[in-house]
Amino acid sequence: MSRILIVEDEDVIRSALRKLLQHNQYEVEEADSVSNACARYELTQFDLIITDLRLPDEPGTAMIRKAPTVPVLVMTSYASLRSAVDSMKMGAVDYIAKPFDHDEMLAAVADILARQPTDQSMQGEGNAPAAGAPDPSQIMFGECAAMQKVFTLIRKVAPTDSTVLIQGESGTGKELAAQALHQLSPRAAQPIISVNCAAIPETLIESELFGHEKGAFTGAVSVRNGLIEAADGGTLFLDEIGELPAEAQARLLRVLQEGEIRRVGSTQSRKVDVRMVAATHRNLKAMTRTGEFREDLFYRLNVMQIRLPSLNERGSDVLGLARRFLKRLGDRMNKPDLSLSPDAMQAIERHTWPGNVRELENAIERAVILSDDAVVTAEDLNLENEDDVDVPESLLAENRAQPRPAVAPERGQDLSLEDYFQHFVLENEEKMSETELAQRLGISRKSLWERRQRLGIPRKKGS
Ligand SMILES: Nc1ncnc2c1ncn2[C@@H]1O[C@H](COP(=O)(O)OP(=O)(O)OP(=O)(O)O)[C@@H](O)[C@H]1O
Repeated sequence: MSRILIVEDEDVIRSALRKLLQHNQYEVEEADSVSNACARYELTQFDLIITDLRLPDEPGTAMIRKAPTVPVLVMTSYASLRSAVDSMKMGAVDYIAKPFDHDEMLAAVADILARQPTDQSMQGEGNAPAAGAPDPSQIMFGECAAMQKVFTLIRKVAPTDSTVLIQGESGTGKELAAQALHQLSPRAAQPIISVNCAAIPETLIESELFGHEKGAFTGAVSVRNGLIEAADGGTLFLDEIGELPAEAQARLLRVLQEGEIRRVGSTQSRKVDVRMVAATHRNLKAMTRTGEFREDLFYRLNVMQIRLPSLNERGSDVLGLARRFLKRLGDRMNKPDLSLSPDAMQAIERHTWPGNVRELENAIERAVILSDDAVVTAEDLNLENEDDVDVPESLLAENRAQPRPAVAPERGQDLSLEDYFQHFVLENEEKMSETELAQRLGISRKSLWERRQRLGIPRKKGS
């Protein structure tokens, strides 16, 4: 069982996080400051340290120095995203912005633990690379021809500085592919900064990406570096690039053309050395025809294109992935040696997986929790009735092959979660910001955005 140390001075957050992790079969210890953590525990015995950034004595980033062999996940408020980026530069493995939803935290924890060198669970027999040499197959699984083509492209493109556009439906592994491109590149020792263009408020995106001068706008009380500068020497991953507003598109084009950025409110440019990787589930080319996306930017980004196949194009990989998730999640939840019954395998092969690999991962997690013995059955997977279960919204794709009705048929008078969500958003979107809406719904801004896309109620421009 993985051991996690939480360092957080706010009792409520610390105990909620402890319960969440314990509920998910992790062994958890806690401390309210860096000095207490060091005094009470042998830090090397932990598999992961989750720390708040602001603590009463030393900042949470001190844990990176004090436990150099243990991965440190930093929690920060959205307002201090910059310090999160700095924490990454200091060696934190990841950061998570508060308020985070449970799924987001669990996914980050699982991801970090899976990346540990001792965990070979995602490597398939015959799919492992030569020892020591980084390979895409160490980072993501794929044995089918379509994924082998993706890996070949990644191997070829990664060592170059070319801009890459990754396309694929939601949950197909675009972010993992970006990680692979970075880790296989000569920039691997430098940071990769991931920005979800859809999750940052439109009014803030330019200053977040490009930085701003003091007094550039109300609230710009001091000079701030942008995320592009933070990625200097490394890779900038722009997820959901199709959501970038027009003005930011123009600025980004300049960065790509001239290798220079200009902070908001500044007349001076500065050189940056950043490799850009962008991803989208949308058809950017079609968006250029409707004027939603700049054509010149599209061509600049589309130097190399990697298309991730949807899960139902991957043949027997679906079972290969299911087995690997079963092993990893089973180990994590203290249920080792789980296997799939024949009817579970059939159900997995028959399902259309509109939410792709993410949906499969979540379905297996649910089944591991529900299974009573060593064999996971089709009933544990419950794929036929998926719409009736409390499924995390992040699990469902925006662009399904066959859209499902928002209200499941014959569900009686009860409001489904989706109905509730839709009512709540439509009733409150005029008076609340996206951040407030997300907070009231108890989900992340990214989840709010994803659900809006899926339910066909996108955010109105300028709100
Ligand atoms: N080939 C793969 N092997 C192992 N895990 C994978 C693979 N592809 C995706 N996953 C897992 O599926 C989940 C979704 O992947 P990821 O976030 O990279 O998808 P995405 O295409 O970027 O999604 P979105 O468009 O919604 O941001 C993650 O937990 C990731 O680790």
